[in-house]
Amino acid sequence: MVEERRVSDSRVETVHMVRPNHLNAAGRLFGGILMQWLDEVAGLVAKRHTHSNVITASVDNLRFIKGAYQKDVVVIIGKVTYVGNTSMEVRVDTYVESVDGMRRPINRAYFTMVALDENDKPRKAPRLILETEEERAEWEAAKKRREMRIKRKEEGF
Ligand SMILES: CCCCCCCCCCCCCCCC(=O)SCCNC(=O)CCNC(=O)[C@H](O)C(C)(C)COP(=O)(O)OP(=O)(O)OC[C@H]1O[C@@H](n2cnc3c(N)ncnc32)[C@H](O)[C@@H]1OP(=O)(O)O
Repeated sequence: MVEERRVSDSRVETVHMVRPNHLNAAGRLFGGILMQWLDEVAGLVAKRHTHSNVITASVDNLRFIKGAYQKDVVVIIGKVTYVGNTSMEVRVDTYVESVDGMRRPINRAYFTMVALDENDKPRKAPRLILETEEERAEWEAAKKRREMRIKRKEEGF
């Protein structure tokens, strides 16, 4: 039987409070800390989708839209947008949530995660069931990003 899962089956949402040890010298959330949080979310999404170990192959379109500051509540949401053979694309969106519940986007990133077998070799990832128009649109956009990645890899970037 072909293994397949929905986008909603692996969706991950995490929350962090920005503390003094997360700040850079300019008093903003340090980009490296945020990237660690994003990688953990992307890893967990991919693990939930594949039910296997996973590895980060690449990160692209990592866009810092706005900064975050001490005491900000940072919400990170990750979901699978595309599945290839052994790899999958995970989109990770980051927001700062205010006391009234409004979420302001501060970052978006696309991770390519690879499913691994027990020998740490790439293994086939379960297919993705697309249920909404938004998921189908994401899939089409992700296909274009994948083509660009393959071209970049071939050209040695
Ligand atoms: C929430 C609370 C937190 C709590 C906590 C939770 C924990 C939640 C779990 C965390 C889980 C850990 C998640 C982080 C895990 C790391 O941080 S991993 C550390 C950093 N990453 C690495 O060390 C990876 C090193 N690279 C490699 O091992 C190899 O290059 C790879 C990625 C396995 C690929 O090997 P390869 O020989 O190129 O294999 P190949 O068959 O050619 O490619 C396999 C697939 O990768 C794709 N690919 C290969 N290279 C690239 C590239 N540069 N760009 C894009 N795609 C690529 C190929 O297109 C192919 O895709 P498919 O066509 O099969 O779909």
